[in-house]
Amino acid sequence: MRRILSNNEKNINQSHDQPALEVRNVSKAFGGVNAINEVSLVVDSGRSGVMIGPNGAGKTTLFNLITGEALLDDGEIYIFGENVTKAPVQRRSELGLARTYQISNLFHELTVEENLYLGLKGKERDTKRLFSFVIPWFKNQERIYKVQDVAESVGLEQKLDTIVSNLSHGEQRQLELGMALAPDPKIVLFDEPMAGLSPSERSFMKKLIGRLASQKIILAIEHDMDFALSLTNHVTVMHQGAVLAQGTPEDIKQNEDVLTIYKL
Ligand SMILES: Nc1ncnc2c1ncn2[C@@H]1O[C@H](COP(=O)(O)OP(=O)(O)OP(=O)(O)O)[C@@H](O)[C@H]1O
Repeated sequence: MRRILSNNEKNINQSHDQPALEVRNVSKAFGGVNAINEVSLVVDSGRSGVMIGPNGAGKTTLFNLITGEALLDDGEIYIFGENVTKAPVQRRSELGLARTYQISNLFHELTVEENLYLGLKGKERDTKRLFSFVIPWFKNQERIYKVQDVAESVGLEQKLDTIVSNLSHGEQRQLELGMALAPDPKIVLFDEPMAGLSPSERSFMKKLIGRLASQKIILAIEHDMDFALSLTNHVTVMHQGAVLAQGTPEDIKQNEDVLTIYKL
């Protein structure tokens, strides 16, 4: 396999002095609901984190604020030291941020290969749809290799010509991962990557994400507690829009507040 991740590994090492991601006292309300209330979070360069918490804790909203898909009411967000609080989605992805979604973000009528070209382009969804018409002109040898590498890295190298709607649910989730990885991001936010997968698909996805965690800076929202706590040493627990606890998996397993909300 060609080494698509080498630039990224280099970048991670180069940026050790700055946190990869910093969320400072961020708040966001929807009408009367305080979805996020003065949340602070640091993801250092060269390491990954995982975020757990019950339904409605504010995890996806926090992801939307980090990517710029939703605007915060208060606080600041930094990516590799750059203040991106008011920056558009595109600037944040130029700095190396990518994400996956709970709800499928794929183009179901296009092939795996075409979707990956759109991922490579790294634009917002509406722009991508327009861009799909010019894929034949966008292709060059370097991009063809790149798409093949990404497909291989998510286990879809045999499915490049398959129309997405003919993929299994697990393969679609793998492709979503590939879409996020295509622009060679430095930080990847995973929103419940295991949701809806069968046991065998889960085990494949766990291996994929486990491998990625050693190559990229990952922040994952995950409900599978065992997997979440095995992924990284840095765990954040959210509850009712706030950070309830932060620490190692051992700290979290023994934290009384966490045990209470999970009724363990
Ligand atoms: N666009 C929106 N409009 C109104 N309320 C919203 C919106 N998005 C989120 N909320 C509310 O904000 C709170 C946090 O929701 P969020 O989806 O971020 O939680 P979550 O921790 O990701 O939950 P889950 O694990 O179920 O995905 C919830 O009370 C939710 O109803």
